Amino acid sequence: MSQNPILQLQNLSAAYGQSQVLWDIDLNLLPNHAMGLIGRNGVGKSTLLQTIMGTHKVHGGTVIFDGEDVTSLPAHLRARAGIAIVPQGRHIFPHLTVLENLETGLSARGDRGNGKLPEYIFDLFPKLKDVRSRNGGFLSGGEQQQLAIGRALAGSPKLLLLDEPTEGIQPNVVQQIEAAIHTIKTELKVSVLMVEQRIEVVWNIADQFTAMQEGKIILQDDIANMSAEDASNIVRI
Ligand SMILES: Nc1ncnc2c1ncn2[C@@H]1O[C@H](COP(=O)(O)OP(=O)(O)OP(=O)(O)O)[C@@H](O)[C@H]1O
Repeated sequence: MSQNPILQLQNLSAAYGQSQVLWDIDLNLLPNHAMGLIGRNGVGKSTLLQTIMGTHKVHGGTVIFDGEDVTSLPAHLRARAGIAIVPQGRHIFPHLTVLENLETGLSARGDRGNGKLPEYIFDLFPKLKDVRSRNGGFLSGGEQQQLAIGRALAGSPKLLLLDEPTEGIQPNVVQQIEAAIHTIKTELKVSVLMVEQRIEVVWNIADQFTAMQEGKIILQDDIANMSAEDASNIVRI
């Protein structure tokens, strides 16, 4: 029996003022799947994630999450429904401790949380437990990324939107982030839609990819159907 998508985008468009940047976006993401969003700088990948989260206004079309039309819901109600985002650049709070940063994520699901951080955050990122009393600003780039992902997971989302999770991260730490995203999908059963410039990362952990060019989708397929090299050549045309 086929599964219902956790996320369905239908004919979605977005604009900055008079300038339209997304056109006719159709996308289906299945539960417990990971999809990589690839394309050159400026093609609209971040805008697409923000439009799904509700932090950027939908210009036209529909966002259906977990069977509900959330197109007109503000971001905090989409968060309550179970969408979480880790923004590009991480945006952790440098003057709050690691624990305080994580606790800011608890409010996302409203009264569904019991005020306690889920233990799986520290199972996933044991280092965060070691540095829990340190200010976020003192962490390395990789640790800050773990913190940003952990904060998003604090609200027990069903869908995690990741905007360039390996950007600015040392190559040896990229593998740890990859492993964490794999665990988030397979063990925590959270669906993942990730923008990622390192195409090999997408090929290591995603099930599908969506390639964008100039605000439109030009190709969507299972990872298994195409090599990373071929996909890379297509999006760089
Ligand atoms: N706040 C803004 N105001 C006006 N235009 C914007 C704004 N943010 C982005 N844009 C424009 O919208 C288009 C899509 O940008 P977006 O950041 O979504 O692309 P991207 O694929 O995520 O690129 P990158 O990989 O560089 O983040 C670009 O032309 C960009 O210049």
